[in-house]
Amino acid sequence: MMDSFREQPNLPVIDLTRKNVEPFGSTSWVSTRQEVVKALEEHGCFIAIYDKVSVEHYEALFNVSKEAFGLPFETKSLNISDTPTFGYVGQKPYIPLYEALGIEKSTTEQGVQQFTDLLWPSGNQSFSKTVIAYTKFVAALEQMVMRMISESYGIEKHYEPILGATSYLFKMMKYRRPKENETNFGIFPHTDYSMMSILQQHQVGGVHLKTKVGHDIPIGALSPSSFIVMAGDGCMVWTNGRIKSTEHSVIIEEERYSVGLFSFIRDFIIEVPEEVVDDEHPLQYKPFDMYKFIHFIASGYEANKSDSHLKAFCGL
Ligand SMILES: O=C(O)CCC(=O)C(=O)O
Ligand SMILES: [Fe+2]
Repeated sequence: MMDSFREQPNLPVIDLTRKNVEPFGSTSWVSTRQEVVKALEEHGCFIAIYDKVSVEHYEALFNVSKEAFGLPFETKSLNISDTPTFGYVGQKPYIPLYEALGIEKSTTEQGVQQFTDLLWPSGNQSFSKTVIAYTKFVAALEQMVMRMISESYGIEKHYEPILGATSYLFKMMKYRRPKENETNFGIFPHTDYSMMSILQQHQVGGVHLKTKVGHDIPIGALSPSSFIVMAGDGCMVWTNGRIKSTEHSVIIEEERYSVGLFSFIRDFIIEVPEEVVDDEHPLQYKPFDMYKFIHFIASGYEANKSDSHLKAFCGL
C-alpha cells in the first residue's frame, strides 16, 4: 500500500557535452565522472545529454529506420544472426507489438554495408551513411562511460582488453499500437545482457525503469540530445555487482520507434578485477563468457532478473 505513495525519484540527468568532459582528466571530467558512477551505483542508469548527434541526424535516423520497417516481412526476415535475438524479430505471439532489426559490428563500414546490401540489393547510401555516423557517435559515448567506471574503480588496465573485444549491436525497434484487449507491454520487464545499452526513443516515451532507488520510473519523451544509458548484465559481472543491470520494460500507448546501441564483449572471458573485491564486496561471479550467457538465456532459462539469471549462470 505504502509503496504506491512513495515519492518516485527522477533519474539523474548528466551533461556529457564537451564543456563538462574535456579535456580528459580535468576537474570537470573528474566531477562528471563522480556523478556518472554515483548514478550507475544507485540506479544502474541515467540520462546523458550528449550533443554529437544533431536534431537533423536524429530525424534522419528515424526516417531510415521507418523505411527499413516498411519493407516486406520476407525482406526483413533476411536479417538473421547466429546469436539469438540479434537479427530480425517480429510477429511473435508473446510480444505482438514488437518488431526489431539488428545490425552486428555496427560501428564498422562492413557490418552496416552487409545489412544494407541484404535489405536493399540495389543500394541505399543514405541508410548506411546515417547509421554508421550515428553508431560511431554513440559508441564514443559508451566508451566515455566505460572509461569513467574503470577510472573510478582503478581498473583501467582491465578495461583495455575489454575495449579491444567490444562489438556494437545496433537495434532499431518498432512497436505498433495495441488493439483492444491486447497487452500494452511492448517488452516485458528484463535486464539487457549487454555491457552497456544506450537508447533513444523517437518523440514519445514508453521505457519504464525499475531501480534500487525507484520502483517505477517512467521515461517520457526526451529531447534529441538525450540518451538513456543503462548498465547491462556484463557490467554487473565486471563490477562485481557494484553496478547492477537495470530492469526495464516498454509500455505502448501509440506507435513507437526507438533505437539502441548495445556493447558486447566477444571472444573474451570477463573476469572480476581484484580491485573491486574486498570484505564488503566478496567475489560474486566466475569468469564470464557473454555469448555463452546469451545462448544460456535463449535456451529457455526463464528468469528476467539479473540477480537470479547471473547467479544461475556464473554465480559463486
Ligand atoms: O524500445 C526500447 O526503448 C527498449 C528496447 C529494449 O529494452 C531492448 O531492446 O532490450
Ligand atoms: Fe532492454
